[in-house]
Parts: sequence; C-alpha cells; structure tokens
Amino acid sequence: MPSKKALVRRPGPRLAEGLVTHVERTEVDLARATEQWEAYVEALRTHGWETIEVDPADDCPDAVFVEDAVVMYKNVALIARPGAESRRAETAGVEEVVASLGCSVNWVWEPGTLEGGDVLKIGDTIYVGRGGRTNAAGLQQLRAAFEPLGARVVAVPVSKVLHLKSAVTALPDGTVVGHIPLMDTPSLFGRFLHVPEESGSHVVLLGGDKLLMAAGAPKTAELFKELGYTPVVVDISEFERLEGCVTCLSVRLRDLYA
Ligand SMILES: NC(=O)NCCC[C@H](N)C(=O)O
Repeated sequence: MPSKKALVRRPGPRLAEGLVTHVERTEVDLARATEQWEAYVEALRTHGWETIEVDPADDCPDAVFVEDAVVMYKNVALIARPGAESRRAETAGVEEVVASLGCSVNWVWEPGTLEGGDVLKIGDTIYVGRGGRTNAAGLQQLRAAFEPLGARVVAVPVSKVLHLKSAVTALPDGTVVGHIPLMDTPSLFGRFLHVPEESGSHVVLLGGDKLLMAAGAPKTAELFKELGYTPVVVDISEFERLEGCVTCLSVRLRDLYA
C-alpha cells in the first residue's frame, strides 16, 4: 500500500564542520540553516508527507543529510556504509527507525561503501553512482539486495560531483533531469532533459505535479512550469555550502508494508 512518510533529521550543533569536497568551504550559519530546515520540513508536511524525525547524531556534522544513511526499495531498507568515515555513525539511528516502521533491514558490509545520495530510483530501475563515496563492492551489494526483488541496477560513473543525485534526479514521468557539465555520461539515461542550473538538477517528487526544488534554480523552475509542473521552492542555501541539496534532507518511504 502506498505510504507517505518521510524521514528527516534536525541539523546538529556541529553542522558548520560538515564535509566539503567539490566546493570551497564557506561559513555556515547554524541558526539560518535550522530555519531553512524547518521550512523544508513544513513544505513536506504541507504536501501530505508525515515527517518522522530520526534521533539526532550530534557528533556527526553531516547527519542532517539523512538520505545518505539508507536506501529504500519496496519494503526493504539497505543501511548504507558511508564512504566518508566521519559519517559512519549516522546510520544507527536511521536503522532503528526503519526497523520500527516494519521494514526488512539489510546492510552494506566492509569493504563495500555506499551512500544514499548515489542512488536514483525510477520505478524498478535503480541507477547507482560509482564515485567518491560508493565503491564497486557497495554497488555489487546493492545489486545483490535488490535485484532478486525485481530491480534492475544500472551503474553510473560519477567523478565531477559528490553523489549521482548531485547531478541528476527524475521527473514524475521518469525523465532524468541533469546539468550536463556535471555529468560524466549523459548518454546512459534513456530520456534525458538538460536543465540550465546546477541545483535545477535536484527535484523531490511531492506527489502529483509538485516538485520540491531549491530557490537557487529560478530558470529551471520556469522551465518545469512550462512543462506543466508546479515547483515548490525552498531556500536551502546554508546546506548548499556543504554540498547538500533538496534530495538529501529527507528519505521518502512510499512502500511501507505495514
Ligand atoms: N545526498 C547528498 O547530496 N548529500 C550531501 C552530503 C553533504 C555532506 N557535506 C557530505 O559531504 O557528505
């Protein structure tokens, strides 16, 4: 039965120490980030999502980017093993919540590494970025967990951005949207639409024609409007300083069994 729950995790006191890899470090304003996070959560709620707060992991500066800790497919949660060692302690709290929601739980094991930001699901096709945070063993373990359940896993090289979903996400009709300069191999995606801004590549499907997007992509929002979608815009500029995007601040649970 379709469910509309979303995991979120409040920004912790050490947010400003979060990792940066492909961007220069700039100062993060924690108070402003917290306001932006609250508005993000409110946007999910306004569009019918019941939000569930995962317990804080205050020693982990990047814990707010909760999508990296788990990958959901059907009722199965694959607990990630972050490629960034400083993020490994984030997964325990997420595991507890998905187990309490009745998910079947599976894990990525050493030597595998995998972060949820590298996983883009479009129906039963699961694109997995092989890049700085997800290695070949992690990818293979995801295949072993999900292919027997009916998924088709497509590996995608990622070298220019942090995660696959820093470069591409998908519209409700399955069209992949991305900003070509950030992509290694646009030709891997069957139906692809280039968008004019980097953060225009990031959409969270809220249901129906509603697309949650960052305020930093006004031209892309216009393009999506012309295609019949309704952008729901949130300012996440403090998270963008740490290479975060709208997708990484939540995990939507759409196929809970219970
Ligand atoms: N899925 C995502 O896009 N996650 C963003 C993670 C940003 C964090 N500063 C990191 O480098 O791990």
